[in-house]
Amino acid sequence: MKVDKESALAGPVDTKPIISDRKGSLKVTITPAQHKTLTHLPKRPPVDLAFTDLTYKVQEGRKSNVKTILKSVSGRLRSGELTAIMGPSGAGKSTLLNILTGYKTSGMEGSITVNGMERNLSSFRKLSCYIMQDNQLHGNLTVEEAMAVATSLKLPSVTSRADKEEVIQEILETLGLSEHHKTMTSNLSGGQKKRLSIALELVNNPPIMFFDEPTSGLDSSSCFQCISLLKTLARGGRTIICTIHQPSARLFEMFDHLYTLADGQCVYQGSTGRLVEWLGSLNLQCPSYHNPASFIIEVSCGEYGDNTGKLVRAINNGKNDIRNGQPFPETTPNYNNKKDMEVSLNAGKEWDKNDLSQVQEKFADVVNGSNGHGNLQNGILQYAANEVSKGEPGLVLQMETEKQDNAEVALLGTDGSPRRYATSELTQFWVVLKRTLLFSRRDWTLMYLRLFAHILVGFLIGALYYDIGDDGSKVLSNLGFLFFNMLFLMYTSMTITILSFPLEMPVLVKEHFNRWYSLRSYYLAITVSDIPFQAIFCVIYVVIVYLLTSQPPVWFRFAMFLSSCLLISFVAQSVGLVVGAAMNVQVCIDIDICVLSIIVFHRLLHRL
Ligand SMILES: Nc1ncnc2c1ncn2[C@@H]1O[C@H](COP(=O)(O)OP(=O)(O)OP(=O)(O)O)[C@@H](O)[C@H]1O
Repeated sequence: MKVDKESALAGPVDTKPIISDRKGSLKVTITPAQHKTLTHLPKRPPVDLAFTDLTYKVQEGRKSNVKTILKSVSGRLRSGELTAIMGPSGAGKSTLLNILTGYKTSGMEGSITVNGMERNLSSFRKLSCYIMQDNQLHGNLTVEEAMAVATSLKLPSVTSRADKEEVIQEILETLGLSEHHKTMTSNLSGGQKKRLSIALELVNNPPIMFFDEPTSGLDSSSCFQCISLLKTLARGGRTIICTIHQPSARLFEMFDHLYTLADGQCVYQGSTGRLVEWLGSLNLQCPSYHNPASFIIEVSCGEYGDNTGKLVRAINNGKNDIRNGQPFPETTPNYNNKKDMEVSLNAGKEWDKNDLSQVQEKFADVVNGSNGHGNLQNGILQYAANEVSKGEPGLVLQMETEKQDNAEVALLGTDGSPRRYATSELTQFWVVLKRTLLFSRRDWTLMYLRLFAHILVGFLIGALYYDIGDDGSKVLSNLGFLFFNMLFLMYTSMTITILSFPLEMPVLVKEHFNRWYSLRSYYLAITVSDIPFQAIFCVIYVVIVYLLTSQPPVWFRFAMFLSSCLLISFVAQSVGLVVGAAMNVQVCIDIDICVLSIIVFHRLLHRL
């Protein structure tokens, strides 16, 4: 496995106060904790994500009724930074996150770039992970087992077992879960579940991680731990983006970058530390001892008057970025024409990686010298030409090359291969099959119920059509028996999948979206895993009804009857999956009741 010894994940620094003397002077010693490092993760490029003039529209009701949720917002999310997307409820935070992750694609206009190149969604999804609000975990696995599944699916098959185990151990230790490695995920606390969700996705070291409300449902201490962890991940060079409602002042300070939305527009983009100063410069004074996070939300909600327009203009709907150590941008940029503005923005994308201020200083002279009207494009070109003519690879070219490399890696995917998934479909099938069989082994309740239903209905139908098989005058009864038989087998097979699959869907969506496995592998695995059970239940049922209804004791006839019953139940199971995937549990239950009503109705008709 390709490992990056330098991709260190610096752990949070623990401070340990030691009180030496209760009566006399208090002596406090602060002992920094050992820095935790993740040394076994695959090497990944840093990823900067930028979006320009992003608009998202949805159609409501009639065709003409179009609602604009995001209104031409722009922004830039850098590697090595922890970014918070904030805003009042309904401002469009989740929508923006869903678009940036690639979870929503239709109805979107504008451009999204990865390291300066147009985003290739398929490759981007290999580079990123999306951790949704409700921890979508399988409750029937231990922490260790869940991690083993993740490593088997997310690391290339060539990775040795020992390497995988080291990755698991290292991540669990770093995330403080090693003590709980034998605990069932359903028994973990909310904070531990959140950490496990992160641990599962960290396995392939995605350089860009999205979190939807990572602190929801956590107490203040767990919130702090969670954000500390995200900050630590960001410090390791990753781009960490999360939506958050209203963090406490303590949590707010931990974010490097803030992107605030109000009514689908950007009202602030920049470092959290400069928010109050920036708002002050726009005559919006944050009261002393007031949480800046609450203040910007209150301002966005209109509690201090209608300032949204002013803020949006000042920040140029996300095109301006308030960076530490840099002067505030002009509130109304005065570009010569649209092209100049685009060049200026693109220049910002390329230049302000780490030390933009230095670079800006360097070429400011050239810009002014070459074109008194501030045409940045000429300035940049001239600066680059000067650097090249000096015989040195200039900073521009160096950075371009570095970006280019990253962009190439971004296009190829995580491990430099253009493949969609880290493992082959056969491996995916095998891992998901083993996991599904483990679930069945852990929870026999459903199996017992299915067995009981097949035996009970077998005896009921047997009693209803008792001894009809040999009687030539009861051909119609035989026909009824066959029809009822088919309905029952269809009903039981469909019901199981219709009712259980919607519960599984959120985990499937998360895992498939995060490129753990293909839908084909998943479908094959869960279908194959149920075949033996369905076959056994079907055989038991068929033996009961065949004997009770006195069908001809000929092996060939029995085999034909059994085969058709097996086929009916397998087909019904697939239909159940389709219905379960397409509809929610409520609709599924309604469909189930409809099928049951048809059976009862048929019986009544038959009796009449
Ligand atoms: N498919 C849709 N059809 C109609 N309106 C939608 C759709 N999706 C989102 N919206 C609307 O877009 C707005 C933004 O929704 P979004 O979920 O992004 O808000 P949010 O900022 O995440 O809110 P919250 O903090 O309450 O979760 C809301 O007014 C919502 O009703």
